[in-house]
Amino acid sequence: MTDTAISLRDISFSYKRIKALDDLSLEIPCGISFGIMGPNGAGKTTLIRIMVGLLRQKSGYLAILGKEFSRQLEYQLGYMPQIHSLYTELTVSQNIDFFARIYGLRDKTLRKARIEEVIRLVDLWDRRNDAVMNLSGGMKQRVSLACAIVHNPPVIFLDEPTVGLDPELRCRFWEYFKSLNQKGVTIVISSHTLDDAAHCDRLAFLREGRVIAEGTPSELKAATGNADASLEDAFLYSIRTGGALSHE
Ligand SMILES: Nc1ncnc2c1ncn2[C@@H]1O[C@H](COP(=O)(O)OP(=O)(O)OP(=O)(O)O)[C@@H](O)[C@H]1O
Repeated sequence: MTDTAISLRDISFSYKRIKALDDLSLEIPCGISFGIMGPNGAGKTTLIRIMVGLLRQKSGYLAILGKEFSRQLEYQLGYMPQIHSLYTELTVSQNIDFFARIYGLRDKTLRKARIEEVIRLVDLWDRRNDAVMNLSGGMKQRVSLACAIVHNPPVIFLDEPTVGLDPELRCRFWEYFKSLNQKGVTIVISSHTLDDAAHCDRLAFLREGRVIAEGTPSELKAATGNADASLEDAFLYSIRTGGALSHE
């Protein structure tokens, strides 16, 4: 058993001439919410797609739960992409059932019970038989989350999961993420909202494919030397100083 959920060492990735990740290294401990923060184009989605095995790094080393990437490992990962990958003509239940089968929940009774559980969790029980195309944007986000967690994965990747959610729903998502952390589940979340950052146990600030600072929200704020600093100040400070806190 390892205390490190994810190790990334010197990861680089380019899309033809665009260098999206540049010798990026990170250690993500188990059982926490880890935020990957950064402006548009910083490399957040690329990094998540590498961690879930959808892209292969050009160089560097990646291990999840102490193992290098394999098909077997995929069943232990949950992934909520930035752009929904739902079948809009299928119902809420049918979509979640589809993902449950892909993730290997073969026992029909157990699968049915788990699908019911996650539908209730995302508060869509009354809409379970509606086609996804007839749901609001926030409801689709909730279905997408349910699909990512239906197989009870120990590591979950969420790419901008709170975009477009109203404040109450955003709060509910975070309550749920925290309850998963308490059960030992590791959550890696990408975002550019500082509201999400404040909920994370640790953060990495990314810029131009590099980690420019990494630490707890308090450490990152304290690094500015200003007792009243916000996370926004901390991010701007790390940009100016080139990331004094990263890999200390
Ligand atoms: N399929 C692609 N083909 C070519 N370039 C790409 C592709 N996907 C991303 N990029 C480029 O790679 C860089 C990193 O993009 P990425 O989507 O990882 O950033 P991001 O931090 O997730 O951005 P955002 O916050 O806007 O979602 C950007 O310069 C982007 O234009």
